Amino acid sequence: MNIDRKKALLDQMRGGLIVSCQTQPGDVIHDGTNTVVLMAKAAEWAGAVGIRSNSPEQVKAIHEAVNLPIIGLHKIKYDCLDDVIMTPTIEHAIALWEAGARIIALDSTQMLNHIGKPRCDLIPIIKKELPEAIIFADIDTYDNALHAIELGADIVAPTMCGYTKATEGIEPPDLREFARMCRDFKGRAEVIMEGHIYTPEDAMKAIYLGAHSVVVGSAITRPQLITKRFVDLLGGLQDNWRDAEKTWTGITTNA
Ligand SMILES: CC(=O)N[C@H](C=O)[C@@H](O)[C@H](O)[C@H](O)COP(=O)(O)O
Repeated sequence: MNIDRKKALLDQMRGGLIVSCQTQPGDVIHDGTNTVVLMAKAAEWAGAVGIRSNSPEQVKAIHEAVNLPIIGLHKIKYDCLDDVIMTPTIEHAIALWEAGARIIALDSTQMLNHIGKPRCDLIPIIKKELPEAIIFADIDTYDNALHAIELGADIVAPTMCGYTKATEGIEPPDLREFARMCRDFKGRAEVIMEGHIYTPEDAMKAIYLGAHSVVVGSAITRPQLITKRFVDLLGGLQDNWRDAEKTWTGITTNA
């Protein structure tokens, strides 16, 4: 992809919804690639402009089934680290590209990787080894977004906000910081909203603030979490109801 083709692909997705279709071993709905392919087909049917997908296996299956650009990442857990790294090495990036992802997403924070180097250091390596790929930097803070752009990222998104030490205690989405990124990075990189978007109205707010597009995952493709949100809320009400009932019937602990 030359620069014009990259720009055309990004323009084609502008203003739209990207659906993250991911399942991992251990998820109640994980079954290899069948579920994610069905979710991606549903997203395409509904008018999404792109898919975000984890692992070359799921990227390849989705690429064969739907006609939408794919943002590929590969979550890897190393024994020496507590957390999972999204696309830690150039080999992972190449495998995603070969599976059909034209946009490669990676952890672009300054946290250290499995060999003790800042994770964002992979950006220039991808740029050199996969010059055709569009680089999607998953960042946590404004400063790390800026750093990722300086290293050559085409896209930045606050995917990691709330998941790193630097953003501990922040309740994402941090729309104020997001607006600052959209304003300051205009013309240098695309800014995509990703992480903790639960309603169409929140997605719309991000677009009004200047987002190129919006990635939504859990609110669409994790039925177990959607269900849990209902159950937890009703569970709280059930407790209140039981307490109230005890008071009405006089069966309180003090009665
Ligand atoms: C932090 C991390 O590992 N994020 C992952 C990135 O691919 C996914 O698990 C998220 O679902 C995705 O970012 C979309 O976010 P949300 O599910 O909040 O809409």
